[in-house]
Parts: sequence; C-alpha cells; structure tokens
Amino acid sequence: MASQGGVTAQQYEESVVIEGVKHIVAVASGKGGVGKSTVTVNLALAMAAEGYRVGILDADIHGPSQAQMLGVPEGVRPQQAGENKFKPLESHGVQAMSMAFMVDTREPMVWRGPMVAGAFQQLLTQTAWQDVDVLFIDMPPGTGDIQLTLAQKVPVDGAVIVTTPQDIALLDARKGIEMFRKVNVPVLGVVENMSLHVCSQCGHAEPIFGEGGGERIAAEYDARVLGRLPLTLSIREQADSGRPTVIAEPEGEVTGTFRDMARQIAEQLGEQPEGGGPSISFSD
Ligand SMILES: Nc1ncnc2c1ncn2[C@@H]1O[C@H](COP(=O)(O)OP(=O)(O)OP(=O)(O)O)[C@@H](O)[C@H]1O
Repeated sequence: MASQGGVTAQQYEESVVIEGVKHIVAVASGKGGVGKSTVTVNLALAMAAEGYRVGILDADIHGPSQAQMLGVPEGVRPQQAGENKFKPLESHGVQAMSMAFMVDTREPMVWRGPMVAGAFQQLLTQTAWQDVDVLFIDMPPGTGDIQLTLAQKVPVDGAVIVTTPQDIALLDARKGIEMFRKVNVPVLGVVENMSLHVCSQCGHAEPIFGEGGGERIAAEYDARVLGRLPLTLSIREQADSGRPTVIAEPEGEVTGTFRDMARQIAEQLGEQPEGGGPSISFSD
C-alpha cells in the first residue's frame, strides 16, 4: 500500500489509492532533455539492486522512452489481470508500465490535455503492481496537466528533481521544485546530470554545462544534492540499447553513484532492505 504521504487533507479526499505500491517517488525536471528518463531507469534499477521491489511508471504519454531504455521490444503488450487491470511488464527485475506498451509509438499522439491526463490516470489506477516497495514515476517535463493531476491526485511520497548545471535548466528546475512544494510533496533531492564531460578517447574531463548548479539550487531550497553524473558516451549508448549503465556496468563508478542515490532515497522514505536480495518484500 502507498503510504499516502505528501498531500493535504483536502487533496487526499480526492486522491487515488494505488494498490500494490508502498511508496511513490516522482522524478521530474522543469526542462526537457536533461536526462530525467535516463536517471529514472538507472535509479530504479539501482534501487532493485539494493534489495527493493521496484516499479517504473512512464508518465510521458506523448514521448514515452522507458520501453526502449528497458529493452522491451516494440509491440510487446501487457497481459490483462482480472476485469479491468493490466499486469506490468517485467524487465531487468523491475515492473514497468508505459503508454508505449499500449499504442504504436511510431504514430504521433495528437491528444488534448484532458485526454492525456485521463490516459495517465488510467495507467496509474489500472496497473496491477505486485508488492512494489518503491514506484518511480518518470514525469514528462514541465508543469502541465499531467504534473498537476499527479501532484493533486496521487499520494506522492517525494520528488527527485533532475537538472543540468547550466542556468536555463536550473531556472526550470526551480519551477518544478516549487510546484511540488505547493502541494506539500517533499523534495528528496536534486540530481545534477551531465555535470562533467569525460572524453571517451583521452579521459579529459570538462564541465561543459557549468559547475555547481545543482548545489546552488539545493542550498536555495534547503534540499540535498543526491549525486552528480558525468556526460559520457556509455551512459547514452547503454540507455538507448535497453541495458542501462546499472545493468551494463554493475561495478562501475556511475552505478556506484546511482546506488548511493538509491540508498539516500530509501533512507528518506524510511525503508531498509531485509537481507539485501532483490526478491525481498515488505509488509506495513
Ligand atoms: N549523463 C549522460 N551522459 C550522456 N548522455 C546522456 C546522459 N543523460 C542523458 N543522456 C542522453 O540524453 C538524451 C536525453 O535523455 P533523456 O531522454 O533521459 O532526457 P529526458 O529529460 O527524460 O527527456 P524528455 O524531456 O524527452 O523526457 C538521451 O539520448 C540520453 O541517452
């Protein structure tokens, strides 16, 4: 069961209960293309490696990318569970649901706001999650319908904000943080992505998107920086090929950073893995 954290009493009355899920963490960014989906999938896989049962809900209705990042081939559809639910698909040991599992992603989706919000709510309420400890929601960028529906109706326990270090991304990240604050969803931390470019040829490291941005924004909002990730060819290639870095390089430095971030999130959610195996389940 979700712990129903974060929403006000009034919102709670209208909020949906998501069965089979204990905690919900929204991964958001104000700006597109900062690596939110890449961070979500790796964070989720790192959390699973830490011994939790994990789910990913791809809330990007227009441009879902989790299917590709999880290596789920085009055309694979979820099975029905009971009258009106779908079983999430499983990949690399995590449960996942995405609009990409329901429609042909090669066709553009020309939907208006209320339809998008409706589709999102359906994904949320009609997925038969199996004893998930932490459900990560990969939010679409911005502060539109989906974000508002989520913030108002879903008992989100906390938000993770992904940003790159340069000013324009930070400006948008601020909007994201403020939106979650307004609806009393705690910000669990900021992930600074692409904070240093490491050349795959010579190993030279250069801060092409600036330095220290995540830290500034975290200090301003009294939040913590969960971690910093480099801009590397391998992070992109691995995510695009369906074997994200945490799977492709389980002993690598980047994986270490993701696992450290996962531990900090678990700690803030008040969770502890029992025994450390990936198939451990928790009871309230
Ligand atoms: N640290 C990184 N190093 C190298 N490439 C990265 C890194 N983070 C993300 N990318 C790449 O940048 C591109 C955009 O990343 P991603 O799709 O995760 O961003 P997003 O913020 O979720 O985008 P959108 O706004 O479309 O939802 C992808 O091709 C991804 O592989």
